[in-house]
Amino acid sequence: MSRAAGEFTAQPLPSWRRAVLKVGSSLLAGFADQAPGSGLDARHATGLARFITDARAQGREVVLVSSGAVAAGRGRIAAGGDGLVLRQALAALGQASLIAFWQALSPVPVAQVLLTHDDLRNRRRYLNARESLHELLRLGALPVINENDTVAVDELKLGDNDNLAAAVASLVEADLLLIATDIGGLYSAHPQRDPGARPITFVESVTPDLFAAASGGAGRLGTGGMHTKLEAAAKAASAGIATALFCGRDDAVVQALSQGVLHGTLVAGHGDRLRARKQWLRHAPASGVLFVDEGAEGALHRRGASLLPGGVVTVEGEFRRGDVVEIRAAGTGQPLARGQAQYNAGEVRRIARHHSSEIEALLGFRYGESVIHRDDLVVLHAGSKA
Ligand SMILES: Nc1ncnc2c1ncn2[C@@H]1O[C@H](COP(=O)(O)OP(=O)(O)O)[C@@H](O)[C@H]1O
Ligand SMILES: N[C@@H](CCC(=O)OP(=O)(O)O)C(=O)O
Repeated sequence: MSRAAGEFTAQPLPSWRRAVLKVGSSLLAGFADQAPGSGLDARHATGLARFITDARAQGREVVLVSSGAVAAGRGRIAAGGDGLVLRQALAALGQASLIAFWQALSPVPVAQVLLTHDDLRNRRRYLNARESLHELLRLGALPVINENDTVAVDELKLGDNDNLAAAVASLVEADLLLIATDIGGLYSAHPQRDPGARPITFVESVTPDLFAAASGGAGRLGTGGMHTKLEAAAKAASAGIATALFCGRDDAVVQALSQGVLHGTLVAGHGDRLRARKQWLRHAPASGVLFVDEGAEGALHRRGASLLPGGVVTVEGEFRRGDVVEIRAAGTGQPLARGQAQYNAGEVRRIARHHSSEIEALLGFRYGESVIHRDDLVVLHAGSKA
């Protein structure tokens, strides 16, 4: 039995400036009337691509996380079965078609980004991915992300694109995670198996009984069903990001999103995104200490400025780019702030006391003008613990 998106009453979509939109295989392939072996089908993707274009026209940014490589691969080569290695091969066969598919629907250049769990766990690669994505957005491109299926197995794998989308939402500091799927939203039980299943329009926090309701498994093409969508929503929520689950097969639902109206399930974010990140910075273990002069101390405290190399007097410990470090006053040793270093300890030693314009000459490269960017920094006020 099919359940209509109309069961989900309209509610305002939280205001957003940057969103991650996740589109599942169920929206791109596997329709009953689709020609066998035809790969991807644009019937629903067209509306989703229009939503992205409308959002851009409204001055917003969208990062797309798209499944469908395996389905596209099946359209290119006749292969039965569903083993892991076969799926990896099919993903490799289909990935280029998947990108070409989105490019055909997008007025702006699309950029392929393939990620694994390992890339996001490794701080240096995490920062590199973050910077590349920010640069792509700045250039006006549409990043289209998928898991790098050919290399990702077991512990390397995020496992499903719902969880990948949540990780990407944190990575690019999105305000909203949009998950388009083939059903109206979250139901209190498996909607195709339990006629008594009720639509759930708002979730304040993701609880174990919600996971139990969503444990019924995925559709024919999908990987994780509602369970992984809830996992993703819970991860996004803990980073302060709200998640909207909606039916990407319903054109009216997709169009309403552009008007700021959601017919689907909204999972609230906990607190605000920036607060969640600053909270993390406050408590993450520090790998080193930067002692700074009074000029830098004043700039951090009065203006919430970035920490520039000129203000760094000495460096204690060994840390890598992306590690959390403590900032202390060189004179008194008092903890002033904590943040994620843009350069490793050896590099900071070399650029300390120098003007930002000299970084490139000193190191032969440059990640940015600051040692710690103000977005990656939390100032500790007198009396707060380091
Ligand atoms: N409680 C639930 N509410 C909504 N859908 C559920 C629930 N439990 C299981 N599902 C299944 O999850 C499917 C969506 O997940 P999935 O097939 O993985 O799609 P996608 O390809 O979009 O990721 C639905 O079509 C439905 O069959
Ligand atoms: N990386 C795989 C998709 C894995 C996945 O999570 O699929 P889905 O549940 O449809 O979002 C592919 O591109 O086919």
